[in-house]
Amino acid sequence: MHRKDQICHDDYQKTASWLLSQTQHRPKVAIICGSGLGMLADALKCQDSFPYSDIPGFPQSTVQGHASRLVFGELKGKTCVCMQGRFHMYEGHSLCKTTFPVRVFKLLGVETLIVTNAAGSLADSYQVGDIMIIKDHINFPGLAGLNPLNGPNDDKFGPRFPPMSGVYGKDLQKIAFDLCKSMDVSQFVQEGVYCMVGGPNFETIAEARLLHRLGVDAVGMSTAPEVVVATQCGMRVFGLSLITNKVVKSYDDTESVNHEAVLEVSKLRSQMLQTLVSQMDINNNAV
Ligand SMILES: O=P(O)(O)O[C@H]1O[C@H](CO)[C@@H](O)[C@H]1O
Ligand SMILES: Nc1nc2[nH]cnc2c(=O)[nH]1
Repeated sequence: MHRKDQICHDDYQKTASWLLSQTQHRPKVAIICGSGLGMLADALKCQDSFPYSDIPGFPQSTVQGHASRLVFGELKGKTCVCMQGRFHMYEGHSLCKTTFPVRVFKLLGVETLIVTNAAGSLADSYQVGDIMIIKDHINFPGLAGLNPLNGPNDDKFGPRFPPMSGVYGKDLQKIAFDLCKSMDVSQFVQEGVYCMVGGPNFETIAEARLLHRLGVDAVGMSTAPEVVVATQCGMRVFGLSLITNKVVKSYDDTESVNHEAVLEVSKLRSQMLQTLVSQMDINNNAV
């Protein structure tokens, strides 16, 4: 029996079949664009694009900086599908809804998921504008029982108890590092742990200090549920956080963050992120 907000295999399949009937593209790579990072999709050649409102079963994005379009196209010889706009738990979507596209991508034949996000830094050495290659995540809502895999398990998508160690593929991280070196941008590139919190408010100073002590390098309000669902169904995952602000950790600090500032930094750095993602040789399996 399914709960009201449960989504069954047929629902994912209906959306996937509709998309396959509308485009000739057969993507192997999916890219999820974070806040203000939608221009990553602009690099795709031979585009077919669909507003989320036209796609049967697709949720709608309600956040400024998320355009609500699914774009198919070619990137460096790879067929990709790119979400210009993701869904967040704080928008009121169930976690099954926020991650709905990931399972649809699986049914389209996608093997690799690239997630991007805007995030605040806790690590003292990070600067605004840095790019963090995600080496692991802490899924706070997940640890508290808010997990997209809750409910009856659909074995067609993967096991009931999927392991989450080694989620972010080392091979893809190495490819990204090497590419950053060759692009001469290594000085802006970090490697660290992303933490998802529920939001939508930004952190209090006490919360920021807690996250810092826990070893979190960057914090945001997305990504982990998408990565959990992708990992369960066997996709390779690569993640990038754009550091849009430093999280305030001192009571003496008078600065405070806002979404407009996050979007402003995303705009400034999205070109570098686009070059990085579009040049990545996903098919290169060298570790
Ligand atoms: O994670 P993405 O979608 O990049 O967005 C980040 O930016 C927004 C806050 O400015 C939050 O939604 C946070 O999660
Ligand atoms: N939670 C959280 N999400 C963000 N997204 C962008 N910056 C931040 C931040 O400082 N905190």
